[in-house]
Amino acid sequence: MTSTLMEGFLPFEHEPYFNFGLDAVAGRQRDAYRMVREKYLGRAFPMYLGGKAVEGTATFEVHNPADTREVVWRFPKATPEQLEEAIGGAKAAFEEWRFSDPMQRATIFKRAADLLRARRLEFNAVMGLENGKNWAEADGEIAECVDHFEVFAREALKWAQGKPVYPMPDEHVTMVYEPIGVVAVISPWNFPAAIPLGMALGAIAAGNTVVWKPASETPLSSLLLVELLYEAGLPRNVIQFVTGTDDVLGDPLVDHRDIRMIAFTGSKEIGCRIMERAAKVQPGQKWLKRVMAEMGGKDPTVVCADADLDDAARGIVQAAFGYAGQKCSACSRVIAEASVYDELLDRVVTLARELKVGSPEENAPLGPVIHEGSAARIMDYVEKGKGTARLVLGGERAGSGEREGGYIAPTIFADVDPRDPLFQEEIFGPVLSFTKARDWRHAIDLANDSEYGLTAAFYSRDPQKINEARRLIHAGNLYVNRKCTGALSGTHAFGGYGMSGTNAKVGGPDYLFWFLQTKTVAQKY
Ligand SMILES: NC(=O)c1ccc[n+]([C@@H]2O[C@H](COP(=O)([O-])OP(=O)(O)OC[C@H]3O[C@@H](n4cnc5c(N)ncnc54)[C@H](O)[C@@H]3O)[C@@H](O)[C@H]2O)c1
Ligand SMILES: N[C@@H](CCC=O)C(=O)O
Repeated sequence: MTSTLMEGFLPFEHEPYFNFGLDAVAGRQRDAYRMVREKYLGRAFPMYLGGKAVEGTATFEVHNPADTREVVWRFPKATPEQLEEAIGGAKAAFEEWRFSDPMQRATIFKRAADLLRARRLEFNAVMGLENGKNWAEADGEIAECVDHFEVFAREALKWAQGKPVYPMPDEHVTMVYEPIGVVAVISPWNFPAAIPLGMALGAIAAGNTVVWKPASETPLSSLLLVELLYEAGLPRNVIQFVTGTDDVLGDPLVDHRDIRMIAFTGSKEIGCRIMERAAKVQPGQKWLKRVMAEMGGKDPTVVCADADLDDAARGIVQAAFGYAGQKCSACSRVIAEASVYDELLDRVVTLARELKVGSPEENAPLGPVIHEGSAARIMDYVEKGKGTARLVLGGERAGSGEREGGYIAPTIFADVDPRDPLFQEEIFGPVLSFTKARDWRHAIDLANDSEYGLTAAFYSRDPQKINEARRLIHAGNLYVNRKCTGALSGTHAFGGYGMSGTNAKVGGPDYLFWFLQTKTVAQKY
């Protein structure tokens, strides 16, 4: 039955991006910004508890990174009692949702995909105003959300079929997958739509319920998706949406005995903390908590002497400076063979120098980092780097007219020692390091000289070298002759090795297994 229904879907196709090079499309994006400013600016938004919109007595402000003096909207600060209500609501809703028809789940996701298609430019503008993505970066993420809806619709049906086992002559044996309970979804600000959506859809597609806690820098990108799911027919209790401060929604949410699983994406520091705290069995807790923790990266691009250097330079610049380097997948280390090192460095510097710094709302190629705290942390790396490596570009704050924001010039250091923090630590900003390798094998060793293992790119035309790279590079996502950012849901299952996390592989064919438990039923004939 289910497989027939699945066959009823049209073949999956990735959502195409908007072409903002066309005046008409660019005009529509500008209109969407105007509309979002008129419709949302200055508003106080609610949380959703027990299916009801709840205003907070205390609220916090969300600032526009392009000019941090501008408060774009406000959200409630949940109280401990409201967190309790959210978890209780999700627990109660699980008793019904766990038995919901997978086809119902798939249908809701398909409807949500259509609703989102019609509002993509609006969602792009909301994201631009709260996390500083330019048009193309925001569009890439919202298109990924449409893909997630389509992919998870299919995954819900696929996993509902169970799996065949080897038969017995005198028993009927089945193996089926069942949901596990209440999943806490905790997400970062840099992908405020696609990342929490991926985790939440994984949970819901499997029949679980969700307490969704967005990053406080970017709650509206998340809230609009929750409301879209409600509009598509999701019973409102299935997602509880809570906003507020980490003292109320961090440890207390993770520690709560009624939470069955924590699906987290964010920093290594918080991911490790969650892993440790979730290991403790709380009084009255009847399971071992499951933790998905997808964390940071220090992603290398290896360039061999035989590579197409123009192609490599373009890929490096896009992956290092797209969204000001604030992606877990961003290229932050280039490791090039000595014979092409200087030439590649020249080409990368030339391209990076052309990047105009400015406002994401006006679609500048290089926007601000998320806030002043982040800018100060990044500049600390840069100042220290000036004493340990050769600065070849940038190395300073950049102006953007009258605006006040975390604008930083694209920065490149050459001759970075592998023991340098520039080479080892996640900086999460527009800062790129170049390191020279003796030969391509040495370059692979250097690429692997990291506690992280999220993405990597490898440029060569030689099939033997490519083969070795495929075998040896320690990364969850290895890209050959292309940039190391831009995984597509359904195709590039995403998640890293080592301290990049639990390798959950969102958007991949095994992802739903994270949210399920397996039941074998053997019935004697
Ligand atoms: N591997 C991936 O797929 C991936 C994707 C995007 C971002 N990231 C990583 O995320 C980081 C940037 O995001 P960030 O600054 O928002 O990360 P962060 O770890 O500071 O925060 C992430 C989330 O955790 C919450 N949080 C804070 N303290 C908590 C606690 N004690 N318990 C539970 N939750 C708590 C925050 O409020 C936020 O919602 C980078 O390291 C980046 O590499 C990883
Ligand atoms: N999935 C995104 C990265 C998300 C992390 O920040 C990419 O593939 O570039």
